Amino acid sequence: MSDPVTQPVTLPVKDRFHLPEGVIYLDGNSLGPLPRAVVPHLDKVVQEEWGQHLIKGWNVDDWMGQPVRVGNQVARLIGAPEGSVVMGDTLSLKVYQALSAALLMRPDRRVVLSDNGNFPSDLYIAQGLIRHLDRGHELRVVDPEAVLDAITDEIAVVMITQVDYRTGRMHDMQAITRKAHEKGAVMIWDLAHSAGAVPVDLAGSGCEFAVGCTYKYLNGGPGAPAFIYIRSDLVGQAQPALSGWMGHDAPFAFDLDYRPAVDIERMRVGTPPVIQMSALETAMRAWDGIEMSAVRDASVALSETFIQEVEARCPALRLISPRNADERGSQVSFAFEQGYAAMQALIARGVIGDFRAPDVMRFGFTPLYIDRDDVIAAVDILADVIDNRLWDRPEYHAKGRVT
Ligand SMILES: Cc1ncc(COP(=O)(O)O)c(C=O)c1O
Ligand SMILES: Nc1c(O)cccc1C(=O)C[C@H](N)C(=O)O
Repeated sequence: MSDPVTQPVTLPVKDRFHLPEGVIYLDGNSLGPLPRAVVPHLDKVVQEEWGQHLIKGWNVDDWMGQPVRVGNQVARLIGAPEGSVVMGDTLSLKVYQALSAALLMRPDRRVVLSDNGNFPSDLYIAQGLIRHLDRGHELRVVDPEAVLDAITDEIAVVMITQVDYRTGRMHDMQAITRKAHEKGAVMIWDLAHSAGAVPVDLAGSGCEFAVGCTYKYLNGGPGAPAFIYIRSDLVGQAQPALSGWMGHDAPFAFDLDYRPAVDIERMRVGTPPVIQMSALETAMRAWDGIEMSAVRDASVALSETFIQEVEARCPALRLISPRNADERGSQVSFAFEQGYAAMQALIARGVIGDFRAPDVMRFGFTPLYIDRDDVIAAVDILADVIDNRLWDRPEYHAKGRVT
């Protein structure tokens, strides 16, 4: 485990982000802040590319190449080779694509294995797909700690989100993938809470598929497109269930029959969201010169400092994230009975984290724009909220926020 005192806790890129005055933003694990360069770039995209170039933009501005081009930017941060990642759609759709293709690769097996720390949308997608297939598949959901033992030779697909959205608990990607392969299952990783948060070695893990979103740690903005990865040697075997024209081998041949692209572009579906994708493409420049190992060191140092300070100063809060940093992603969660109201009181004082039912206060540590001073200042405010029961005001108890 890293020593929080000696590790570097600041990366020299905070200036690349716009953060509102007076805000300490500890919610980049849900929605990343605005990278400054996005504003002038979107202005150019709208005024010049759309406004002046009109439909020529597909060629002169290479809007058509964006899903693969941006996929390559993401690939660098998740240990994936060039050409193995493509962008588009929402993460829920990417889960559908990966799971449907994976099930076709194991036609004789009927069980999809996941865990109850997974984000519900992934489980809902699996339930919907299984119902739709109507071929007797079962979604088996176990405790996160039980996943390894639950991988048996009945399992067709193991589908796991690496970092638990509530607790920050992180699965061992290498060990689970190895076991899945020993038992003949296909492995899908959801990297929603990993990409840009922790070093990921997709190619080294050997997993068949991975998916993830880009509005959290990759700062692509609300509704930013998701990504899907396919192991390079398997691209030709992955049959797209969402066989839209942009995934066709020759979209502009307008054939009446679908023929998937020979490469990762077969996981494209329809017209890409150019403006949102342009925001993401520019947001990814905030990673220029940054290595994930440095991000991880800083994230661990910040998280450890936060845990030490909160435990020393707010004993009413109970750590529910793993204490061992090696088993955590880049967020820290504490349980507190009045967590909802306490989070509202914190937000009112400029410290933005979030809350997950029934009592979880979540704090994300994103060292591209959060430093040690922010962490200490956030704990000062948190201690004030708890010590002085600042949460005990009717307006902080009124439920209504969706996030
Ligand atoms: C692990 C995971 N899967 C799926 C989703 C849903 O993603 P989307 O709303 O982009 O489909 C999220 C976040 O919202 C998530 O964290
Ligand atoms: N994607 C979100 C949205 O569209 C609205 C509100 C929140 C989100 C989230 O990303 C939630 C997030 N996956 C979580 O970890 O809880």
